[in-house]
Amino acid sequence: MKIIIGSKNPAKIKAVKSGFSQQEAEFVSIDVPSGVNAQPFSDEETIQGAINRAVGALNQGNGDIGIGLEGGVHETSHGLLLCNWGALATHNMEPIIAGGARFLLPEEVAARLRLGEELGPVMDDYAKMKNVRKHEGAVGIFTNGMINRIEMFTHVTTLLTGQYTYHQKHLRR
Ligand SMILES: O=P(O)(O)OP(=O)(O)OP(=O)(O)OC[C@H]1O[C@@H](n2cnc3c(O)ncnc32)[C@H](O)[C@@H]1O
Ligand SMILES: [Mg+2]
Repeated sequence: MKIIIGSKNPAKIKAVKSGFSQQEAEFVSIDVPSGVNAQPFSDEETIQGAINRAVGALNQGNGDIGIGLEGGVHETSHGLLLCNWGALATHNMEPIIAGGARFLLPEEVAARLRLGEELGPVMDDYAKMKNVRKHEGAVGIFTNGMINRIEMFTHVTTLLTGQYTYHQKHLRR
């Protein structure tokens, strides 16, 4: 089985590899466009980014499964939520989607995103670190290291592979 990951971000690549650790698989990672804003601003847009990456990866990488993982934010009456979505695409079914961690961003960070900045550089600035998005992620910073971006996206990938195997067993037509 050849699995194409639609990103070169090492946190996402590690997450997909550990999410598929039960299967015998070959992994290829390619940078595919998300087709949405660099900073998606709703669940809907973040989901669409994940799907576009999964389908793009599957087609460009000539594989059996394409995986897209996308980080975004979602405005609520409580404040700005960080949201995370994943999609799994194959050649013979509609993409499967699954969501990951959601939590409120501090107002100081949220305000900068509303003014048009991207979370990646804002997090580096806020945490006084480099490449937060490739390592612990915002989730790692704001959970005091209890859950990092790799673990969070591993959970999303496992939700995808679990639904995929269920689909293969019960829903395949
Ligand atoms: O190379 P790609 O795959 O694009 O990886 P990315 O880190 O840019 O991740 P996304 O495009 O999925 O995320 C959209 C934006 O939100 C940022 N972002 C999302 N989740 C984050 C996190 O947990 N920590 C830091 N930045 C995050 C990210 O850097 C982008 O600016
Ligand atoms: Mg990005």
